[in-house]
Amino acid sequence: MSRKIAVVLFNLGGPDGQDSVKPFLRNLFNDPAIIYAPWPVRPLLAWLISTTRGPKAAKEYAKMGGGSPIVPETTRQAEALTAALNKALPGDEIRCFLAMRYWHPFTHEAVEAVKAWGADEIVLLPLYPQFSTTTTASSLKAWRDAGGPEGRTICCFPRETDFIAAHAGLIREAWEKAGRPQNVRVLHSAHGLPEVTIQRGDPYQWQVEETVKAVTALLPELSDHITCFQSKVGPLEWIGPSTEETVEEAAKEGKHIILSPIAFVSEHIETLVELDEEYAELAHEHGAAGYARVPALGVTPDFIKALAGLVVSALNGPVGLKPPGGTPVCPAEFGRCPCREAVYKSAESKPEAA
Ligand SMILES: C=CC1=C(C)c2cc3[nH]c(cc4nc(cc5[nH]c(cc1n2)c(C)c5CCC(=O)O)C(CCC(=O)O)=C4C)c(C)c3C=C
Ligand SMILES: [Fe+2]
Ligand SMILES: [Fe+2]
Repeated sequence: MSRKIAVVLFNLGGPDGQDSVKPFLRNLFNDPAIIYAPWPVRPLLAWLISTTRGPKAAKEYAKMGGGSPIVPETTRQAEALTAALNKALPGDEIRCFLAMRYWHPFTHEAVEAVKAWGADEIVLLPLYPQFSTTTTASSLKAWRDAGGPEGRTICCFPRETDFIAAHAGLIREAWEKAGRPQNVRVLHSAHGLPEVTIQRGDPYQWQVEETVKAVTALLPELSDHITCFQSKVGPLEWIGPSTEETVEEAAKEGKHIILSPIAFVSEHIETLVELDEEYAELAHEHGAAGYARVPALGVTPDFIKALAGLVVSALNGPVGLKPPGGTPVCPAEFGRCPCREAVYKSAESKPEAA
């Protein structure tokens, strides 16, 4: 019998014009997953930060036509994924819905749309390959808080085979396009996080390293590599090394830099402004032999294949949170990752270490 399958794609969202930069930032900094301060300190801080940061951020969004390309990019991914799922699941009716965390289409709008459509099956697919409490968990909480029905939920996919092949393929293409230089260092740049978030058991940094290990294993000619973290915000200590210092160091060594955004699945302000403008300039200033930025995954066929595979495998598994392959991804010290929790729940026993 034909099923109506809703696939909900979660992402951060971004301002759709100059007027929405400040309210977007206010929503972001008012998220308790981002700023741990209690009410009413957090909303006050969110107002203060969005007011002071707004004008500079608006100028950067103006360079991209006024707003963020994240929704158009995610829409293209949704179309490509729908086409792939139509092939993989003939006879079923597939529809992808966008659920953005801090701007339209908001997660609560997606909940209404999915309910109105009357889906038989729901797959929740956060477009964050590496789980973080600040992204994946925050999005899934927004879904639940808005009355979103429980679905088959994909926790994270930091080592998924086609996802890894997509990254490796794009890095190799960038290297070939640059004329296959020899003196290369690959910089895998991920969005950073405050140290305190990791200390509380967030597995994001560990999962980013797992992705880098798997990608590097497919690129033996490009073994000189490093993982670094970008986009620091605020006065707290963030995990490092920073992408900025890593670019500078590689440039001073006269390296040909290949910079790959390893935790972003689409282009947006952090790739188009920070990586393409600020760090490209830094690399040239400090004498890099070259600087090539690897495109974000977008609709790269291997990436869409990865997403389709995750959806199909989630549909074959139990309702609830599902780590890829049904086995936990993270070691026990990362207690904030629900992939462990999900498996133990389904086994109806919890080992002491979890
Ligand atoms: C892996 C993905 C991301 C993590 C982890 C993450 C954590 C995180 N982000 C901020 C603050 C900002 N992020 C901003 C933009 C932004 N962040 C991500 C992804 C992750 N963030 C994306 C995809 C985007 C782009 C959105 C778009 O416009 O399309 C911004 C806004 C831009 C700016 O003013 O710099 C802020 C602010 C924190 C504090 C944080 C973890 C605590
Ligand atoms: Fe961010
Ligand atoms: Fe996990």
